[in-house]
Amino acid sequence: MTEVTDALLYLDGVTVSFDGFKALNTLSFVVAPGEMRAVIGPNGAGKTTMMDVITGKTRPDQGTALFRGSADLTKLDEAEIATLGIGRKFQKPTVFEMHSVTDNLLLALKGDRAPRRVLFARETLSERARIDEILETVRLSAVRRRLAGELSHGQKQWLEIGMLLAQEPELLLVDEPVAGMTDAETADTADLLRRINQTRTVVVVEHDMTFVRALDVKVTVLHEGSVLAEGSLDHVSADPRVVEVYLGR
Ligand SMILES: Nc1ncnc2c1ncn2[C@@H]1O[C@H](COP(=O)(O)OP(=O)(O)OP(=O)(O)O)[C@@H](O)[C@H]1O
Repeated sequence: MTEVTDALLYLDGVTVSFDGFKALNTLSFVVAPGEMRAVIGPNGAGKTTMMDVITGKTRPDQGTALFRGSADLTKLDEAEIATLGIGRKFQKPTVFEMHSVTDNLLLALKGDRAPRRVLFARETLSERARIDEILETVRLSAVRRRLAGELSHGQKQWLEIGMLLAQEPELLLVDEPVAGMTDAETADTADLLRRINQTRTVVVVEHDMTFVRALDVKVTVLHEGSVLAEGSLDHVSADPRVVEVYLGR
């Protein structure tokens, strides 16, 4: 199929209704290859529903959703979309608490959720090199042998981001990564996403404005299932409609 857009992610006219209520209402959202985009908006604005459409969890009633200009996300299932190169990190970390940091990454590399089978086989040299690289990226090298259950909340979130990186996604969707983090962890997470963004495209949903400012990227404000404003954080913050529905609250 020929590419109809240069965008990595292209949503246009996407509508999702739940019993007549439009969680997304003719939403347009376009992300260029290599971009990092922050998505903000009040509770119920449709942020999660948008992520669900991108990952194939929710089917839109109407609209276009393309990845790399040709893959129709409305026709693929969640596993196919993950294989295409879209990875998602949910808000709550779901690491294997009883396994070490390294073993969690090994499990993610193998793409196998059966710890006994994977860990019995141990890792190959190339897997070990890749694990070292990911540990470096997510700054967990010093705690690599610790059980994941012993990590701080922030470290668990970084481990889970590392597990996502193991799958080599071209596009990472990250849902409220800094909720519950300390200020220092929040600043480190902004640095981490900026490092990741050097080689991958990132869409991050977050309510924490200090974090969004630290990312220093284009911001999309969702409201009632549509884009209310888009641009730099300073630009959208100066928009009276954004202040009224979100920032002023
Ligand atoms: N499965 C569902 N059935 C019915 N209504 C739903 C369903 N999923 C979402 N909604 C509604 O759709 C609207 C958008 O929800 P969504 O979770 O996408 O918003 P959000 O921007 O992610 O909010 P939050 O910041 O609270 O996570 C909400 O009013 C929600 O109640």
